[in-house]
Amino acid sequence: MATCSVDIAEVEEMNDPGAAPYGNFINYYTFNPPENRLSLIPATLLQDLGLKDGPQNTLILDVGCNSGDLSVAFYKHLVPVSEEESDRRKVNLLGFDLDETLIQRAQQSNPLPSSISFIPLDITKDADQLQDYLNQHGGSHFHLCLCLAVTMWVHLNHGDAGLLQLLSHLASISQHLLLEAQPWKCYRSAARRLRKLGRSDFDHFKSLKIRGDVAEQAREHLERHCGMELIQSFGSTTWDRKLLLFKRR
Ligand SMILES: C[S@@+](CC[C@H](N)C(=O)[O-])C[C@H]1O[C@@H](n2cnc3c(N)ncnc32)[C@H](O)[C@@H]1O
Repeated sequence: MATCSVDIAEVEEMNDPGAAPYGNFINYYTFNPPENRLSLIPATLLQDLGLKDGPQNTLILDVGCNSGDLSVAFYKHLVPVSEEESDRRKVNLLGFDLDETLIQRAQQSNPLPSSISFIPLDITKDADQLQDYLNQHGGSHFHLCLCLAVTMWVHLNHGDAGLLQLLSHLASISQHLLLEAQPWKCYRSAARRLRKLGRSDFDHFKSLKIRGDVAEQAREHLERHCGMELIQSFGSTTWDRKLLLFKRR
C-alpha cells in the first residue's frame, strides 16, 4: 500500500516541494489521481443524502481544490453528463484555493462553467466570497462541503487554533462535510522534507498539541463543539486516509 513517504518521494521527483508549503503542488493529480478517492464515494451520494430532488439548487463547496481536477471529476461522478442540462444546472460547485496560478488553471480547463466555478481564496483569511456565493445562489449554507487533504497544511501553517477554526468555520457553513484529514505520519514527512532542503521548519510543527490520531481529534471537535455528527466512513484511500462524512445535527 502506498503511504505518505511514497507520495512525498514522488513529489520530490516532480517539483521542488519546498515551493509548495501549503500543499499547493503543481502536479498533484499526476501522483494522486481523483479516482483514488472517487472509487470510495458512491455515485448516488446526493440522492442518499436527500439532496437532489428538493426545490433548491444543491450547493457544493470544495476547499483547497488545487487545479480543480478532483472538483470536476467529483461533480461528474455525482451528476452524470447524461443528465439533462437543467438537472446539472441545479447542482452548483464552488472550488477555491489560495494558489492563484492553480485556480487560473482550474478556470481555464473548466468543462462545465455554468455549474462549476473556481475562485482564489485563503480560508484562513477573509471568507466573505463564500457568503457572496451563497447569496447569489439563494442558499444559506452549502449542502455538501469537501475538505480533502487540506487540514494538515492549515494545521502546520496556522497551528492547533488554525485547524480548529477551519473545522468550526466549515461546520458553520455546511450541512454535510466530507473530511479527509492527513494522518500524523504525513506531518512528519512534510517537516522532514523541509529540513532536508535546509529550510526552516513549519512555524507550528513542534508546538502542535493535536497530534497522533488527527482524524479522531477532528471528529471530536466537530461533534462536541460544532453540532455535527459522523454519519459514515467511506473507508481508507490507497494513501491510508479515512474519508469521513459528517452531518449537521
Ligand atoms: C494536497 S492539495 C489537495 C487538493 C484537493 N483538495 C484534493 O484533495 O485533491 C492541498 C491544497 O490545499 C490548498 N490550501 C492549503 N491551505 C489553504 C488555505 N488556507 N486556503 C485555501 N486553500 C488552501 C493548497 O494550495 C493545495 O492546493
